[in-house]
Amino acid sequence: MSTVLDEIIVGVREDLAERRRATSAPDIARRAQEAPPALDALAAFRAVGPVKVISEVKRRSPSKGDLAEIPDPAQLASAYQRGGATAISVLTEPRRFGGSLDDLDAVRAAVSIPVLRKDFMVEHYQFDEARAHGADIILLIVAALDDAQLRDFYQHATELGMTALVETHDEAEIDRALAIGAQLIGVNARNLKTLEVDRGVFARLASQVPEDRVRVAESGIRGPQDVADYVAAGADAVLVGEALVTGGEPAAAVGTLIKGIR
Ligand SMILES: O=C(O)c1ccccc1NCC(=O)[C@H](O)[C@H](O)COP(=O)(O)O
Repeated sequence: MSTVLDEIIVGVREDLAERRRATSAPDIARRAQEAPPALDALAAFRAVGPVKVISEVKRRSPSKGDLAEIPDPAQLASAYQRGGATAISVLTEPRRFGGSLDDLDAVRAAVSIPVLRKDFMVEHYQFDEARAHGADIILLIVAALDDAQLRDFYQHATELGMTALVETHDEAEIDRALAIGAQLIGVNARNLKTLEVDRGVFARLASQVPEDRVRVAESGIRGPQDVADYVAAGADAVLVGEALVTGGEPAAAVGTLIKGIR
């Protein structure tokens, strides 16, 4: 039986085939090489200081439907940066999340901090595309990739100068992330096959990730108490979407998560 993740990837592949007809693979690879160098995201996450927040530009989702209109993603991302975000996550998948590469361009132009292209990466083309559009970080979802793809994509992202956020959801996926040498490891509270959210997953898995890696707790964060709980369980960074796009003034919302004001 196909899962939510499988269904998303069917659409991702269809859209990708269309973009490839408009811009050839050699062309996008050339544009990736010509782009200004990627920012050092790992250095940003490893800097001394409070918990790092990756703030997401998220219009809608398979689990929650419409979340926010976001007519001006550049303005939202600038506010996130003002509020103290360490990086901006831009969902570029159009069908289920209402995102686009135009959003990535707009955010890249608006902020000076690392930008994550958050999408479902299944072909080299998307990595070149991410770099060509200014991404510094890309997402590798372990559940969506076999070991050969994981290793190959990790290497390709690294060769392009980008940092891979390697996303896991269980013990076996952490082992697979560690086997490719992942430095930035996400633990998603959301099971992408069923959409169930279990904030306890991070606390269960965190000790399996060596302390020299950057541990990112992803999804389901409702406010400062959840961030504090994740930090207590070993998180260096959190990735937050819904709570920020629905939480009122975005700069203040990010600041509240970092400072723990209730
Ligand atoms: O958000 C979803 O419903 C979703 C469903 C299937 C695949 C991915 C999905 N979300 C992508 C994300 O990783 C989240 O947007 C991100 O972690 C932030 O989550 P949240 O703070 O819960 O909005």
